[in-house]
Amino acid sequence: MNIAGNMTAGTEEILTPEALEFLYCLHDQFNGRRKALLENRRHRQLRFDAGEKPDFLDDTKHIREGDWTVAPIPADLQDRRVEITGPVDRKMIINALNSGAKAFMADFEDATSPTWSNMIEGQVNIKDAVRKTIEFHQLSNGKTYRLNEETAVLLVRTRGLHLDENHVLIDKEPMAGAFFDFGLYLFHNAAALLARNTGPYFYLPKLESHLEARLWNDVFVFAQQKLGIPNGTIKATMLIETIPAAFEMDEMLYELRDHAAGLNCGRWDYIFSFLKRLHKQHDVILPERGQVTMLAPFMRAYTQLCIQTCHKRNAFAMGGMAAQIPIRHNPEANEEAFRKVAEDKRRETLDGHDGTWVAHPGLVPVALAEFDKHMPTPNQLHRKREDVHVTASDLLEVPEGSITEEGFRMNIHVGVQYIASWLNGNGAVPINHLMEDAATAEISRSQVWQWIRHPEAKLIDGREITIDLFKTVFNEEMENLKTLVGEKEYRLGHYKEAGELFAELTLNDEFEEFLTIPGYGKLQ
Ligand SMILES: CC(=O)SCCNC(=O)CCNC(=O)[C@H](O)C(C)(C)COP(=O)(O)OP(=O)(O)OC[C@H]1O[C@@H](n2cnc3c(N)ncnc32)[C@H](O)[C@@H]1OP(=O)(O)O
Ligand SMILES: O=CC(=O)O
Ligand SMILES: [Mg+2]
Repeated sequence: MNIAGNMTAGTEEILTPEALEFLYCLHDQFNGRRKALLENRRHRQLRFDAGEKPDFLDDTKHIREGDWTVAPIPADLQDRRVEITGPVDRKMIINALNSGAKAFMADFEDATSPTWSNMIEGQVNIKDAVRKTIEFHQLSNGKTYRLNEETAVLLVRTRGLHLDENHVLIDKEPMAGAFFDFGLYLFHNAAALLARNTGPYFYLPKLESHLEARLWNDVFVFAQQKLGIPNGTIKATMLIETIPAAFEMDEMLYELRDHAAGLNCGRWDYIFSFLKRLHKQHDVILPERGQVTMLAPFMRAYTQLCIQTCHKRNAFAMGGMAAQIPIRHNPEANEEAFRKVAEDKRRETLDGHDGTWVAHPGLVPVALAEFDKHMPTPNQLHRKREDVHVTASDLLEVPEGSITEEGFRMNIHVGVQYIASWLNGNGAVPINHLMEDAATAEISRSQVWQWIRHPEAKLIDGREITIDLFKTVFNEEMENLKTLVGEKEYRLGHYKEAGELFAELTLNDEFEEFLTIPGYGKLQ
């Protein structure tokens, strides 16, 4: 085992010989299966490229129709009405745990750029958070941050199965980022969590099939056995944020039934996955990003099916993230942003979701108000939503809408800006008063890729969206960014590299699976 990352602060505390041995075992047992499952994704993509549409599986019909439920879910996860999410930054962890939300998802994924120091410091930070010793002193305002007496329940989201951790090589092969994040959090904290009457709770991102859920279940069983903790102690909430997963929700819960705490509607990656998996299909052109809302029929179909599926199995159906964040110094715009968040949360609670996500502490009261008003019980498992009837074609219904030049420009502008921030080690940023993270940036770059290739995609004024138009607008937007941030920040802030990556992703005829894969090569 070779640690190629430098000995950043906290490395010795986290990468102890015992922890490394545990990581080694996880890799040894499961990396081959992980790689085979990633290969399955590639094969399935070839079928989608040939025109196949996702559909419910024939050979798992008995599971969808069977009468089973997930194992009981622990007391401290029964009421998850508002969960705050955020990167594994020290101050933000403290602020999130103190925010008044019921739970906090510490995110090694969409909201975090996977630099080695972010990954190691993140582990140190959550370890201190579990033990309630976490503190942060901010020099700029002289403020010391500490945890309140009462804090949110901690959940950890690992990286997706597709990302390697290049700083840990085992037999010259990088280990999976997902197993690195999972293994270290579990190894260092399982006992401390159980001693505090909580448990090792995870969010699992970007899963595409029940076989991937089965892999995680086997990882959990193995890890619990190795650490001597009872089977079923780990609880995981799987994100339904890929289009193939929407067709396997029952099966995924079934595979993980001893460890499942629910499903979450990860709307941003879901839209990205819809674009990605069906990128060759000419009848699947989405309107510009701002028009693909939760009210689009295909998004309604997916969230309602998720609620129905979860409640049938006694698992929680979590809502997703509204992109609006507080807008300081502009009360009117702030009020409008809060109104949109409240509306989103009201729809979720009325539909039957058991809780939701917010991106900012300022939004906790907004979401709480809606859930408190419309959900007097800790959750809505009793609402079985037997009235919901969702078919495969409902899940695949392409929404109506248009593409404006502004929307086209915005995708380029926001995409490049986000990638620059990510290359600087910051995975969640406010742009134009909206939260941007890896999932939203993926939508931006995918839309541009698709529009310049499909003659069916036209600007609302009738112009074709050609490669030449992209090149012109791209150059203009790079100049606009230079003006916006200034020459120095443009140079030091990785804007040029971000632009190069965006253009590379767009102009490459092969649709890149994730922007973070080539991006990771540039992070070192
Ligand atoms: C698609 C998905 O996967 S969604 C889930 C993943 N995405 C996320 O988790 C995004 C989380 N949100 C964030 O990272 C941030 O809120 C951003 C980047 C969107 C906005 O950040 P900023 O503009 O810096 O926020 P702002 O300046 O208003 O912050 C005010 C205070 O709130 C804190 N804060 C903001 N967001 C969070 C958060 N999510 N968790 C904890 N604290 C937060 C800041 O640390 C700051 O604290 P301070 O006053 O003590 O200094
Ligand atoms: O992870 C959440 C999403 O919306 O993507
Ligand atoms: Mg996501």
